[in-house]
Amino acid sequence: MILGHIGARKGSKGVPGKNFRTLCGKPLIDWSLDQLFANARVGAVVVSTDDPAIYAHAVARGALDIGLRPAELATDTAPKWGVWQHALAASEPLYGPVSAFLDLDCTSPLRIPEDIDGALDKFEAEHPDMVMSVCEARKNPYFNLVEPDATGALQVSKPLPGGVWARQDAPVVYEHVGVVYVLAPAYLRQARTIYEGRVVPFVLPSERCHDIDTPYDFRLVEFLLTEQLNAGVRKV
Ligand SMILES: CC(=O)N[C@H]1[C@H]([C@H](O)[C@H](O)CO)O[C@](O)(C(=O)O)C[C@@H]1O
Repeated sequence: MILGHIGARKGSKGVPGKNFRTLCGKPLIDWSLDQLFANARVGAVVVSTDDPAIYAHAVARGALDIGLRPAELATDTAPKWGVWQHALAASEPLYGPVSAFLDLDCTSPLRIPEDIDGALDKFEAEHPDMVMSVCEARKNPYFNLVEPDATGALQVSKPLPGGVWARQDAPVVYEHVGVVYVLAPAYLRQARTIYEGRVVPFVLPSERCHDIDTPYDFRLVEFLLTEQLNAGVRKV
């Protein structure tokens, strides 16, 4: 059984009330929740939250009743790994053994259903420990990401011998994006951090890879989502 998971913390410093804020006519979380409920491969859905309103909303829609997220996992600095581990451990007694743990980040509402199926297909075909959505990085640390050295002078972040003088010559670097993750339950139970095992990239077009972390991101995603809806790329 594939368990679909969404993590939705109450407090967001960047965009207050973010996960429940209306985006193009429905709460941000519903863009992801609707995709989990609409996917026939997903056997059960669970929402991990410390927000009673989000929790009541999710359970009323059919999400598993695992209780509110423990306070120690609801801080600004709690890694997502522990949240995922808790959600898996709390769900299995209610629903039975899980064959894949599918996470959608509600801050990435530009994903389309094909992105979820593509990540699941890759997981089922290659049996990695984890599939992680990425897009080609918009800036590259071998070429046009720079940082100040001890004297305050700018240097390329990851210099190569001889330098890299054209974007096309720089090694490929990806951005980690929260569009979709698929994890092997055994790996999630036993590892302590994300990258201990074999984590493989699922490469998506950057136009669907914008996480909402700031009010500016919210406006940008609203614009891009409206474009998707108008172009018929998605129905809901
Ligand atoms: C699996 C994981 O590590 N998720 C982390 C994500 C991703 O790094 C980001 O969405 C990728 O773009 O970032 C946060 O939401 C953040 O911005 O504070 C914290 C969260 O724990």
